Amino acid sequence: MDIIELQSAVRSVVMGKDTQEEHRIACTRYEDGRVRLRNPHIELMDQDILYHLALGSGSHDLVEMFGDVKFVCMGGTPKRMEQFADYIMGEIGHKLPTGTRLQDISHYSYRYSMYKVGPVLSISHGMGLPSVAILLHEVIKLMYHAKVRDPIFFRMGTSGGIGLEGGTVVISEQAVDGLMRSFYEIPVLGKLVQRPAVLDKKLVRELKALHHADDPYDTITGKTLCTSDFYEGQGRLDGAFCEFSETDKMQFLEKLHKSGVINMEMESLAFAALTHHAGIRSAVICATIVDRLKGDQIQTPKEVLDEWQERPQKLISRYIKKYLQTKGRFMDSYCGSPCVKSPRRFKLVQQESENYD
Ligand SMILES: O=P(O)(O)O[C@H]1O[C@H](CO)[C@@H](O)[C@H]1O
Ligand SMILES: O=c1cc[nH]c(=O)[nH]1
Repeated sequence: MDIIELQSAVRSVVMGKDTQEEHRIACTRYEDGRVRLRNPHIELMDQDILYHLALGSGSHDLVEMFGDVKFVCMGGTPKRMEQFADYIMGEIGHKLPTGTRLQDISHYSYRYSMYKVGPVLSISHGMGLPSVAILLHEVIKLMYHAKVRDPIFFRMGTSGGIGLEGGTVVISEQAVDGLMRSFYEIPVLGKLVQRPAVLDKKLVRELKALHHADDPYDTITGKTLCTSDFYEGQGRLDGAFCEFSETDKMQFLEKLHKSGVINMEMESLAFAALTHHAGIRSAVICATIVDRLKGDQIQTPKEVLDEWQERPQKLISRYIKKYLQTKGRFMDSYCGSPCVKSPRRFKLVQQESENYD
């Protein structure tokens, strides 16, 4: 056992596993909670162009534009994220200046859409791991340039459920790939790099606790399979190609189910891994839109799908409102590290949330 492992073992006994994780996350950031980049090159650059967001550190005052962000919410489609921005605006009582309306800040990238509602950013990430990974690189850099403190990232999505009624809300405890590995693997300079896909356990519990007894659907936690494909990768029989039988498919789904996987989608692995690598707390919340034990095609009417998609948004909105109502104390007392308990930072967090009362 080397010194780092020894320190880690001592910490996990003294602090408990959750607190140890919180400490690690806090220490990845600067002492005042700002996001720190694990890239020595960025600060040597004259300016940093966030190409796919149509923003840049030279062309925009990113601190002025984004310095008050606390929550970054992502989901697949521009429409969903525009609707969420509208919805959260009503929920937190944020007012736009008279005569203005919500603008897609990244409109001229023609890639992603981004809306800002007070402390909330609502951004579309497209489909699949590469799309969400590119966006995360740029949004994490945006957090750094804007000097955002302790942001929390959410993915609000749709997914295929395994043995779950359509419309069930799943909060992911862990993301795994098609080989049941819990890391995001990419080739870098000809070598495979693996980044652990870790989601914040405490955030999972806090979100689960915000389910209301009278919600007409279940909110459950479990493992999420993240694939690189919607068809063969998720064991569907209805793609353009299929070289396995229905029995093979069912065996695969049963095996997943036995190992605790309850839903499948296509972004959670990179979302968990890249936020974790940046020391950012994150959660993935998806509604199931089909029970894969019963079929492959999405046959549910559009209006019903739209209502199901709103369920993760409601849960996240409850979290954001609770956070803001308790003036930042709700979650920001989470770290045992003196760095994030500094009175100065706590005051800043308080001031920040007072702006949204
Ligand atoms: O509903 P969203 O968030 O777009 O995500 C899910 O839907 C897409 C497939 O239809 C994939 O991107 C999958 O992850
Ligand atoms: O089955 C599904 C449904 C939504 N998203 C997926 O990735 N798979």
